[in-house]
Parts: sequence; C-alpha cells; structure tokens
Amino acid sequence: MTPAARVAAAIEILDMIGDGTPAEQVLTRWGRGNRFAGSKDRAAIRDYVFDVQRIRRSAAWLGRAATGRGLMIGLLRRNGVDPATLFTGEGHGPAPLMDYEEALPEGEMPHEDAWNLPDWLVERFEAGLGAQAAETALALQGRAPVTLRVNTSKSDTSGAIRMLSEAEVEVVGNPLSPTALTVVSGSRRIRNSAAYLDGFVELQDASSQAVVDALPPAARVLDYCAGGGGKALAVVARGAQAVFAHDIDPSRMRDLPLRAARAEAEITQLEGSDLPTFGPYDLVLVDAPCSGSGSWRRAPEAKWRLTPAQLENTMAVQDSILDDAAKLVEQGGTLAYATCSILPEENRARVDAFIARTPGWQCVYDQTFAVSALGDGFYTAHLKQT
Ligand SMILES: C[S@@+](CC[C@H](N)C(=O)[O-])C[C@H]1O[C@@H](n2cnc3c(N)ncnc32)[C@H](O)[C@@H]1O
Repeated sequence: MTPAARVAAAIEILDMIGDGTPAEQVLTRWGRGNRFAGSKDRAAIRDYVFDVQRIRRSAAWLGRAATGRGLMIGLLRRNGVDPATLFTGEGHGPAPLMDYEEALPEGEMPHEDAWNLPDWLVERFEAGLGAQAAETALALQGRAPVTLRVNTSKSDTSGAIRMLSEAEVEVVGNPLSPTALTVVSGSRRIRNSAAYLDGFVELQDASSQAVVDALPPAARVLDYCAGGGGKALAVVARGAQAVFAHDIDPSRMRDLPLRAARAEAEITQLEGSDLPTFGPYDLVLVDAPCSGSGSWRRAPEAKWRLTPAQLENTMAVQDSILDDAAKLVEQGGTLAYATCSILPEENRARVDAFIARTPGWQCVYDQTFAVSALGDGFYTAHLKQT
C-alpha cells in the first residue's frame, strides 16, 4: 500500500470506530476484508488508529472535524506532516484537502483539547493532581514503552540480554526495577524469541515490577486479584515459599498455567471458597481493578469511555476488596494495595477510607509512580495491623 492508501484505510477504520466499536475489533474486521494489506501496512494503519485515540481532541481541533478524515488531518499536523502531501487523491489516497481543511485553526488550542481528556476528567485531574495535572495528561498522549521482566529464577540480566539479542531484540536496563529491560527495537520479535518462549523473560511494565520489588519478604503470598498472574509470577521469582493466585473471574487466570510452566514457577490457583482454608497469608496483594488511568497509553479508548458513575462504582469495589482481603492476612502480615491508576481517589483516598473504617490498621509505606518514558502510572501502599 502507498503511504496515502494507509491514511485512507485509517480514515475508514476511524469512521467505523466512530460509533464506539472497540478499535481492536474494527481493525480485525478490516484486516479480514482487505487481505491485500501486508503486515507492515496493517501495523502502520494500527499505529495511526491508536495514535489518534491517544489525542482525539487535539486531532479533531487541528483537523477541524471529529470524523476519520478530520482526525487523520489533525494527527498528521500534530506529527509535523503537511496533510496536503498525502491527501492528493492519488495512489488510493484520500481526496485532496478542501479549503476549510487547508486553513489552520485560529488561536491557541483550548487546554481541554490539548490535554486530550473528556471535560469531567480534566476537572478531576486539576482537582486531584494539582501541579502534576498537565504533565500527567500530556504524558498519557505518547506510546507506552515495551518492557520485559527478567525471570531471575531462570536467568540473570546479562544472560537474558544475550538471548534477546540473538533474536534481534535490543533492550536497555530500566532504572525503575533491577529486573526491568526496556525494549529499544525488535519488539515484534519478542513473542517468537527463545528468551520469551522458554520463560527467561516476561512482558511486564516496569512500574508494575517496581510494585512487586517494594513488597516485604514473605513466605506465603496470596495474589488476591491475580488476573493474568503477572505479579504472582514476579513474586515467585523473588523466592516466596508458596504463592496462591485468586481472581473473582477465574477465566482471567486461564493463561497462568502456561505462563507458570514456561517460567518454571509454582502457583496454586484458589477459588473464593478455598481462600480461608489455605490462609492466613503473610502477604496479601490486592492489585485492584481500577480506571486504568496510569496505563491509558496502552488502552487509550478507555479514557474516553470512563464515566463518573463507573469510577464511583470502581472505588466501591476497591473498598469491598480491601475489606475482604484484610481478613485473610496473618497477624503481623502485610496487606498490599496497588492500582495502575494516577487518580488519588482510587489510591491514597481508598487506603485512608479503609483505615478510617477498620480500626487497628495503618499505612506503613506508599508510593506513586508517574506516567513516564520508563513505565505506567501506578500506586502502591502497604498496610499493617498495629
Ligand atoms: C488490575 S487486574 C489484575 C492484574 C494482575 N494482577 C497482573 O499483574 O497481571 C484486576 C483483577 O481483579 C479482578 N477482580 C475484580 N473484582 C474482584 C474481586 N472482588 N475479587 C477478586 N478479584 C477481583 C479482575 O477480574 C481483574 O482480573
């Protein structure tokens, strides 16, 4: 496909997404109906579509319309590309620019558009993040880094780097965690590399790794919201004696046996009714369901979909999970709370609310990780009984 034809395809896809259909679904459907598109074409189109999701408001402002066409004109302008060079009507490209599209918008972009958030979240960012609000909103507009975790039970960092370089995956150390490697090039080759397939490395964000690094040493650990088990696997690599994984939706853990086998990690999956039987636990990690605001670079549609009511509901779920998980902690043990959110109402506010309604608990540690070139936005806190 010509570069202009890729732009035309992205416009078509963005128009299909317009009604709220998930981008991934529309991209798959488009790929099936346009088999002539090669893998490089599809990757380039996909990048356009997801880049637009990260900056929808700016793109609509710069492109003068929130249509697929307007959004692509805006994205190109934001990337310093003159859209007229691709909107030529040639090579299956989009029709030439109309007069109103050619004229750049007047004045300064409103800050709500520049922040690329819905209005209500602009207010929440301002209220909750103060001086960091603008920086955080802007940081969420780039692409997320691809990061690996070295499985220290199978390899050291230099061994993992060597294996990855044999697969032409170039990495550098990441200061957020001694086990984290940021991928510099070759990220599309990771999943077929021996280092990945044989469990020497896992894909995991560096802040997520740092959350596990910060956990106190513990013999018996319960990952209460295990999901795919990324954190449970990292806990095993740190040398815990027994690691248990639970999730209210067991289907979220379906890949865990395969991942654990690859990593040579032993993890016992528990149903809710089994939790007290195997407990209490020295450490219960609550990696809570959240808005995901710290990882909106990876799932940019989520920031446009989230509603105030959903956020309230999520906070209520976080409260109830903390209440239930606290009952499973051994006397003297630790309840660790984590979210991949940068909204204080999901973070310290939940911890404070828990302490206020649960006598005897105190927060002994908490840390916020900003959205950065190194990793996602995260929060973690450790609670202990006095
Ligand atoms: C942020 S994800 C966990 C990610 C995972 N720890 C990882 O590192 O890959 C949150 C998980 O909490 C689960 N969850 C939601 N409500 C829950 C509840 N009441 N009890 C236990 N798990 C719950 C969700 O199904 C989801 O898989």
